[in-house]
Amino acid sequence: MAENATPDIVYTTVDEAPELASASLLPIIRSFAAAAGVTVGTRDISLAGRILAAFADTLPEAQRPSDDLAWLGDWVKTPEANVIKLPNISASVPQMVAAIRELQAKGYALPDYPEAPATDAEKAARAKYDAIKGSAVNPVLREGNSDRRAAIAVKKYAQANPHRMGDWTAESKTRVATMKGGDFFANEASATLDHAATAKIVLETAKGETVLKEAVSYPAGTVVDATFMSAAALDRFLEEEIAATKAEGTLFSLHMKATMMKVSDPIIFGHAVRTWLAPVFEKFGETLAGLGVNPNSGMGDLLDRVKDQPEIMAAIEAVRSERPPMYMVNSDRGITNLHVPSDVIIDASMPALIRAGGKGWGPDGKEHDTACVIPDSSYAPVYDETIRFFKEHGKLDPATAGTVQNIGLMAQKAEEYGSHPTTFEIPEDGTVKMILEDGSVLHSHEVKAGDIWRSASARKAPIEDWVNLAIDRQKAEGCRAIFWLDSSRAHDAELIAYVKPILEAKGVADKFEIMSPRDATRASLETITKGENTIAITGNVLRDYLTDLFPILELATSAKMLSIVKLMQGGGLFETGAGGSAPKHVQQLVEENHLRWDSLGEFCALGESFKFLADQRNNAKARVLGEAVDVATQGILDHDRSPSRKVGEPDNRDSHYWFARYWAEALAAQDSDTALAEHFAPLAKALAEGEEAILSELAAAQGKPAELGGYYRADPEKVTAVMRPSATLNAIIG
Ligand SMILES: NC(=O)C1=CN([C@@H]2O[C@H](COP(=O)(O)OP(=O)(O)OC[C@H]3O[C@@H](n4cnc5c(N)ncnc54)[C@H](OP(=O)(O)O)[C@@H]3O)[C@@H](O)[C@H]2O)C=CC1
Ligand SMILES: O=C(O)CCC(=O)C(=O)O
Ligand SMILES: [Mg+2]
Repeated sequence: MAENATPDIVYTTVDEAPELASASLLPIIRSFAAAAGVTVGTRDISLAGRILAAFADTLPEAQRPSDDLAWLGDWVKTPEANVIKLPNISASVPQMVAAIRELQAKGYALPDYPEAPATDAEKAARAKYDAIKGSAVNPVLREGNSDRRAAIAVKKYAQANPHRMGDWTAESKTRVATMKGGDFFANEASATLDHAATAKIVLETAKGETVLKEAVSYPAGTVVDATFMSAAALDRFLEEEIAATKAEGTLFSLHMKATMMKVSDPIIFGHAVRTWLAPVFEKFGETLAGLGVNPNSGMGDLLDRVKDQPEIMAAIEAVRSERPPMYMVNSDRGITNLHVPSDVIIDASMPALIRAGGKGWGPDGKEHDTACVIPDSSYAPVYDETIRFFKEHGKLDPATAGTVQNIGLMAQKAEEYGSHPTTFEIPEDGTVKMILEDGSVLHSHEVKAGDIWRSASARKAPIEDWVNLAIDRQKAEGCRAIFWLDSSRAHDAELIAYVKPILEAKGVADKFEIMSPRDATRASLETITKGENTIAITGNVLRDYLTDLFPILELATSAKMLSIVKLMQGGGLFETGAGGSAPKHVQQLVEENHLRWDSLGEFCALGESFKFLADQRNNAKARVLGEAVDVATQGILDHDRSPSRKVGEPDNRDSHYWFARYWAEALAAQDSDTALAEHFAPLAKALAEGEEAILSELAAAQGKPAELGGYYRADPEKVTAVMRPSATLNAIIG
């Protein structure tokens, strides 16, 4: 919940593993920062916090939270903003339902999630929940473009301590399957507006005109796209790929992003569930509908609703014996690829599979070659080319590989990730038109019922800022720099028309290449295989995909990335890592009180945030803190103090002890601020002297189940007890 005064730095309250880590790390950060007069506040962007904020008006005073996301959304548009943003849940419907149930059980009178809203009250509740669904935080906070890279120390550490990677062979049957037509890529139209405009989106059918969206406003210079995915082409493709997978004897897997593409991709996911279970839907369609089955929510929800219907369960079993084996999210728990839409997130799932040498987990708990079905072909070539490259050359060697950094166009809901309010599942055959206020038709598509039509846009100021950021980064790095833009794709052609003149005007056109995603993938892999570095300058979706793909290949995880968002109004947003909230880590903590979450991303973000504060407010003490954080982070790497994956070995809490110690030692050792040095000298000494006691108290906590008092809204006292089990350390930190 929001504190009143605006702090110097906001550290976000989130969900799952990173939030558990915060219970241990944040007290250390606050205590150290306070010594330098720097305040670190919190704002709650957790799923539970956002749900409560949305229904604040209906909750009694004592339960009423502030709307912290709205507050942050305003703050990031000011030059004062300085936010350390940890990953939060981008909720699928099943996660949302679980969070609502937990909050209801905790005494919050929230309405149920209305699956099929009928009354006005249900429709209003559904609209509020839908606004929270999916990736609802990042687009609000990201008022700037993205700069993600491995800090030099992190990259050097990865080269000196290369992670294990599965072998790739030319014989691997793993492949990417993507649509050859009828998809978003094939149907895309794009135009740059030479004046500010307002567009109405309508569907014209035999019966007349339906307004899908009344008025969308665009400033001059906006690149406006429109496209659609043909439902018939999608279903045909899915059927063919299920059959092809069966013939090849590989695992069937679907990869998309239902969280960020929260309107279009759950529908695509639903098509896959329906196609997979086609015989069941044909025979029991009405019963399933009566039971409230919505394929978009996944097989897990479906199975839950039909578990007492033996006939349907038998039909599902019969289908399973006919189908190829499915790629599993968790084979121990029987969670398949099609269980929950949010479980398979392409940015994490494809790199993990590629890192494993093209292997996915099958229902038998063993690794197998896998058919990777990525319906839309806009970005599938990146994974296809990566797989082809490794089949030809063998796996990447992280000991010698260079690095791929990313500069991503992201600000102001750029591109597909901002398209949700203008995405529609078409109710009837007809023509979708985007009509400007002067009556001219900007884009027009013939569509059929069930097609998924969407419009995305990218504004001029963010595009120019992105190109300039790329110029700055290339100058700083002096390495190869490639704009991943396909001149044959409608949207990319409009962006190229922005990029080229800026590069020429600045006299740096010779420093940059422009290549299609497929060619850029190959060029980048060739570059890093030679031990050299390159910058991938991409749109928003590829920003997301590549900042997991390359870090996972180079460093084993994207959690260690530096992720800076230079806010366009002058503030700073420091994201921690490039990964998510690692639900599996919470499971492990609850079962055996071991948290394998690595806070290196938090350490990197913290150092940047303090140094930014120093520049922004001319605060010399903040600089001393920030530089000492960097020394501590280096210490964590040099001495191998990152968490282990195994119970009984040092975990997240141990790494925080070491971080505090190295940080205190660095502050005590520096000579630019003697008051700080004097303050931290006894603290460093106490931490060193307490080492044995602290480590044994931390070790003693592990090995038995941990009680958190909740999942989406854990009990803060219980979490503190679990995450701060060392009385000795707690006494020193205060
Ligand atoms: N910026 C944001 O807010 C983001 C949020 N998300 C959200 O996070 C949730 C989970 O997403 P998911 O796709 O499972 O991806 P995650 O990145 O959470 O997890 C994938 C795997 O990556 C590894 N991992 C990630 N972070 C760390 C870390 N700090 N330390 C050690 N290992 C790490 C873990 O591997 P292992 O299990 O092998 O230890 C983990 O299981 C979803 O709700 C998603 O929407 C996702 C991406 C970004
Ligand atoms: O907002 C989200 O759901 C995920 C964000 C993400 O994966 C990223 O930015 O890398
Ligand atoms: Mg991502």
